[in-house]
Amino acid sequence: MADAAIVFEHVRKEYPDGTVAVEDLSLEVVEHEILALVGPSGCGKSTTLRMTNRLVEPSGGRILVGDEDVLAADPVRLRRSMGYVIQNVGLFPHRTVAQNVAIVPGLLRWDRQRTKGRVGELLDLVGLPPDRYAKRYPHELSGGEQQRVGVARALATDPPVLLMDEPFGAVDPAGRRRLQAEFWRIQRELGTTVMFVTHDIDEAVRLGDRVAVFSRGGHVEQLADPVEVLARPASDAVRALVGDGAPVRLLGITHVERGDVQPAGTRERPGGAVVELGATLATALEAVAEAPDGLVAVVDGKAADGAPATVVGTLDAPGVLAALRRAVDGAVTPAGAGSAGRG
Ligand SMILES: Nc1ncnc2c1ncn2[C@@H]1O[C@H](COP(=O)(O)OP(=O)(O)OP(=O)(O)O)[C@@H](O)[C@H]1O
Repeated sequence: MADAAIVFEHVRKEYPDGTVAVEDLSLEVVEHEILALVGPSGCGKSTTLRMTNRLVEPSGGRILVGDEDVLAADPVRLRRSMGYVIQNVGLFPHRTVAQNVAIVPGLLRWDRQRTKGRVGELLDLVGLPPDRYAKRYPHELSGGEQQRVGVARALATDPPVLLMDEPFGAVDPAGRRRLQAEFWRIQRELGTTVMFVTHDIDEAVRLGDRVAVFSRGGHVEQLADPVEVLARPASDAVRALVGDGAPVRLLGITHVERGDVQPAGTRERPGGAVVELGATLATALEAVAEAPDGLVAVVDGKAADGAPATVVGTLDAPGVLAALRRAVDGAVTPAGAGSAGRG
C-alpha cells in the first residue's frame, strides 16, 4: 500500500462547552487518494478536517501530515502549506479572479511572472479560460464558477494536501455533477492527497477512492472503497446512510471492463449503439435499454478523426448485471482504472 499522507492517532476534540465532537479517532489518509468523510450532521467531519490544518485545535492525540507533527508546527505556515476549500468559497469580492487565485503565492512572495504563469495554468485547469475570466470579479461569476475559482486558489501552490469541506454543497445538482467529474480529473492529474467532507453519500462514493463513514463523536463505522460500502455496509448506521439506492449507485461507479464484454459479436455496428470500455455500467445500461435489439457494441477508446473505433465485443442487459455482480463480489476496478473516468 502507498504511504500515509495524513495520520490521526487517537485524536480527540472537546470544545470548551464540553461537546465532544471527536472522541478517539485513528485514521490514515493514503498519499494521492481522495478520502471522502461522510456521515450525518454533527458527527464530527468538519472538526476532523479543521484539526488537520489547526483551524480547530485538537484536545488530544497526534496528527501527522507527511512527517510533520501538526501540533508542533507553526499554524500559519501549516495552513499555507495545505489547500482548503469550503462551501461558500469566501472569495474577496473586490479582487479579480486572478487576484483571488494569487493570494497564497502573494503571501509566499512569489515573483510576478511565476505567479501570473501559475494563475493562468490553474484557471485553464479548472475550466475558466484566463482571457475570459482572469479580470472578472466574483459577482460576475455563477456559483459553480466561483467554486472553481475556490479550487484554483486552493491549488495555487500545488499543495500536497487539499482539505475540502462540502465544496460543491451550494451548487445545483447538474452543476455539481460536472464539478465533481472535473475535480476528479484534476486530482488525478495533480496527484494531490484530498480529504473531502460531504454529507451526501452519492458524492462520497462518486469521488472517494475510499469512504470513511462517520457516526456521532467522530467514530468510524466503516472505512472501505465505495463499492464495498454500498454493497456490504458494515453496520446499521452505514446501512441507514446508504439507504435503498445502493444497486443504482453501484451502476454509477462501476466501469465496463474487457472481461465483461462478449467477444462473440465483434461485428461492426455502424450507426448502432456504442459504449466505450471504462464507461459506467449506468451509461451502458442506458445504451442497452435504448438499443432496438438490446445489444450494444463496446469500443476501445474514442475513434480518432472519423476512423472507426475498435469494437471489442458486445454487451446486453444480463452482461451489465454480471458486471455489477463482478464488482460486488470483490473484483473491484481500482479507482481511476476506468478510461472514461468519473461522472
Ligand atoms: N465551536 C464549537 N463549539 C462547540 N461545539 C461545536 C463547535 N463546533 C462544532 N461543535 C459541535 O461538534 C459536533 C461536531 O460538529 P462538526 O461540525 O464537526 O460536525 P459535521 O459532521 O461536520 O456536521 P455538518 O455535516 O452538519 O457540518 C457537533 O455536535 C457540533 O455542534
